[in-house]
This record gives sequence, C-alpha cells and structure tokens, in this order.
Amino acid sequence: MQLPTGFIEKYTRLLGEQAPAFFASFDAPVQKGYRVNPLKENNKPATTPDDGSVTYTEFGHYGQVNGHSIDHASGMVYSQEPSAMFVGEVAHPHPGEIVLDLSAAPGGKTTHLASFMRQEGLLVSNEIFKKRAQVLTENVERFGISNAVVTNESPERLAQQLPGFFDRIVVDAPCSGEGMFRKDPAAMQYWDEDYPAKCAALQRTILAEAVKMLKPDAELIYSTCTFAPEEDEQMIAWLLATYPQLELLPIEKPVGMDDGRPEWADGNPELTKTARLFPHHMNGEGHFVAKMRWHDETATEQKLKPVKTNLTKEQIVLWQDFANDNLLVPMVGTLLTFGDQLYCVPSQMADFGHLSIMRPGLHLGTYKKKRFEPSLALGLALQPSQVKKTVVIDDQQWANYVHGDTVSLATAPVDGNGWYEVVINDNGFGFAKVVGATLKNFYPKGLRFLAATTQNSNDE
Ligand SMILES: C[S@@+](CC[C@H](N)C(=O)[O-])C[C@H]1O[C@@H](n2cnc3c(N)ncnc32)[C@H](O)[C@@H]1O
Repeated sequence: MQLPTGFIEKYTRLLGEQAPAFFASFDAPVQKGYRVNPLKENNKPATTPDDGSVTYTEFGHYGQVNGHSIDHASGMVYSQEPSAMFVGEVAHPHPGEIVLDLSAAPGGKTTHLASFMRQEGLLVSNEIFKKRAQVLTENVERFGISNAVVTNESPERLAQQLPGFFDRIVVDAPCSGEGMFRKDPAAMQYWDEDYPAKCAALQRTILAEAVKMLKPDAELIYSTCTFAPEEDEQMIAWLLATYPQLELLPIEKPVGMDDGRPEWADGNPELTKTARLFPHHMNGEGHFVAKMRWHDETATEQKLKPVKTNLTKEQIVLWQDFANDNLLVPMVGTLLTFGDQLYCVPSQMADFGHLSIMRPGLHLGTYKKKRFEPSLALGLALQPSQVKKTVVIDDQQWANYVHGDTVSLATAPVDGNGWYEVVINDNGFGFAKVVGATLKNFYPKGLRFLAATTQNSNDE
C-alpha cells in the first residue's frame, strides 16, 4: 500500500526500529470480525464462519459476516473489526446504568454496550448526522435492543438537555482514521500532516460537552481508530490538565496490547494506563482507548423531568388487546405515541424537550384506524419464549419472506388466524399475520432483499 510520505516520516520518527513492522502490517490482509448477540435466545450462528474467538471479549469472533444471511438479518451477529471490540469491553456497562454513546453511528459500540446491559437501564445512542443516525437506528432495531433511545443531536444540544445525567459516557471520536487505511484505502485521501491536529480540535469540543453530562463518579471512555498522538495520548493529557476532576483509570491489557506512550504527550507516566492496539502486534486494524472517572464533589445529581405517557383511552385498549393476545412478558417503560407510531420509552429516560429523536425507545407498532399493527422491531426484540404464538419458518420460506413474498405454510397453525411472531433459527423475526395456511408479508418494503436461496433467484 502506498502510504502518504508525511505519514511514513512521522511514524518512522515515532516508532524507530518498530516502524518497518508497522508499515508492513498495512500490506497484510484485513482482519474481519463479528460479535454474537447475547440478547437473542439463540446466538449460535448457522452459516457465519468462526475463525476463532477474539479473546478480549466474550462475544467476539474472527470471520466475515454475509450481510444477506439469516445470522445478520435476524441480528444474531454484528460485523465489527476485532480491535474496535476492545472499546466496548473497556466500557463494559452494567445492567441498570444510564449510558451515553455520544458518537454512535453505525452502532458497533452501541450494540456491544447493549450486550452488557441485557435490556436493563437506559442507553442513549447519539449521532450528529441524520443519515448515519438512520443507519444506527436500523442496527439498534435489528440487534433487538429494547432499552435504547436514538438521538440525532450535536453534543452541545445534548449537554444542554441532559446535564449530569449519565453513569457512563463513551466518546468514540471522529478522528483521522489512520487505523482504517488498510480496510479502506480511500480514507488516506483526507490525510495530511495537519489533519490529526484539526481532528484533535474537534475532539476537544466534543469532550468539553461530554464532561458536562457525567454524574459524580461516572466513567468516561474515550477511543479513536487512529495512531496519531495528537488525538490519543495528547488528548488525554489535555483532558487531565483541563479537568482536574478526571482520574485516569488503568486498563487491563491482554498480551499484544501496548501501553499508551507518555513520551508522545507531556511525559505524564499516568498515560501508560491507556491502551494502544497496533496492527503489527495484534490481529486488528488499530485503536486507542482510555478510561477515566469523574470526581466532582461539588456536583449534585440532576433530577430531570420524566417522560409522560400521552396515549388516548382507545389507544391503550388497542395495545392491551394486542399484548393480552400475544405477549407473555410486560413491556417495561413509558408508552408514548409519535403521530400514529407507538413506542415504549425506557423508564429512566428524561423528558425529550427539544431534542431531535430518531427512536424514542422500542417501536411497538402502528395505529391504523381502529387496529394496532405490531412492528418488526418488536418481533426482533422479543424472544420466541416471550410470546404466545409463533410460526417457525425454514430457510427457503425465510428467503421468500425477506424478498417480500407471501409464504405458504405446510399446515394452518392450531391457534387460528391472527398475529404470530415469525421465528427463524430459534429467533424472532418480526410479526406477521397468518390467514389459514398463509403467512402474509409484513417485512418492511425498504428492507427487502434477494437472499441467495430465494427460489426466483437467478443464481444457480
Ligand atoms: C468513529 S465514528 C463512530 C463509530 C461508532 N461508535 C461505532 O462503533 O459504530 C465517529 C462518529 O462521530 C460522528 N461525528 C462527526 N462529527 C461529530 C461532531 N462534531 N460531534 C459528534 N459526533 C461527530 C461521525 O458522524 C461518526 O459517526
């Protein structure tokens, strides 16, 4: 790979005798990986190859995900390059916490954080760019996360609305992306000698907002996918100098992972507590991670207004009828409609105020005149053991279903006509209506695709 000359000069100077191995790693094959989804009743992939476990997170595997496979479409796996998995592992939230993923799209860290939270507590996943926030929402839905709110905000506006609100904040910062050069050589076109300093200036503005949202004793996790000291050790040195309330916490590092380099910043030996993942030392593209605690004795925990339900009596009855007929578990949270869409907002969420919300919580469904129609998201979040009626489909029927076709069942289900959770490989795949021995298609039009096994596929 033809690396920029300035990049070669810089890392020759910084890495010394390690530099040739570092540069050689850019010509090695890209290391693909994925995490399995512990929120799903079955998290044993059917077709995704397992080329070994990523030892530093219980969910991580090497191997390539097929975007049109059942494993992927049912949210059982999430494609993520292995070194990025260390960020979620360091963050490691506990069930019940209030967590913010401040720059979350497309959702790698968010889905990992949700894996640890086990649907308990609140995860606010924010993305500043709308199109990316839409992709984030789709990934949150496919992963079956019920306790996430997706916002489309600037860090500044979020900090105005939710000061002192979070137990844990992850800032996976926009960066110069030097760790992406191997995976995406086009990323090199943005790079010049000044680019890391420009990115660092943006990162400082984001972090200055992030700290406003920390509760006393909360943790801040900062990460980048770049090797640039300006955005890594120097950013942590700046944080520690600017905010004496921040304590840098040690990160336990598996074999092959490097300590941060104090000599690349202000020489503070504390910086060895941060972690560097280099592609010539580990299987992965490269990352930097730091973890800090916010000690602010003067701060008092903010009490923010809760979200209030706004359903009409008729809407409550329609939802309850559906829930009584179909669900074996209660939906915990505040029921809220946006237009004719019904959501279950996680209980700990504060009033949305003027925030731009992409997903107020778990999408339960749509009110259509005097009917309620359950959503794909609900059927992806609920496990087959949590619903009363399921219809199990095979691989070919699934291929027809995601293509948008009506599916013929071998026999009519004994529970008769009505809503059923569609089940493939022991996981929920939305809800659909059964009429006789026919499964009507409720897979959203915008998501439909041609799977490899579709009968009318031209591929032989
Ligand atoms: C490294 S990516 C995040 C990757 C994501 N955490 C994941 O694991 O899938 C950085 C994100 O920061 C967003 N971003 C760009 N400018 C920003 C800003 N000024 N404030 C907050 N986020 C920003 C980008 O759109 C991008 O989605």
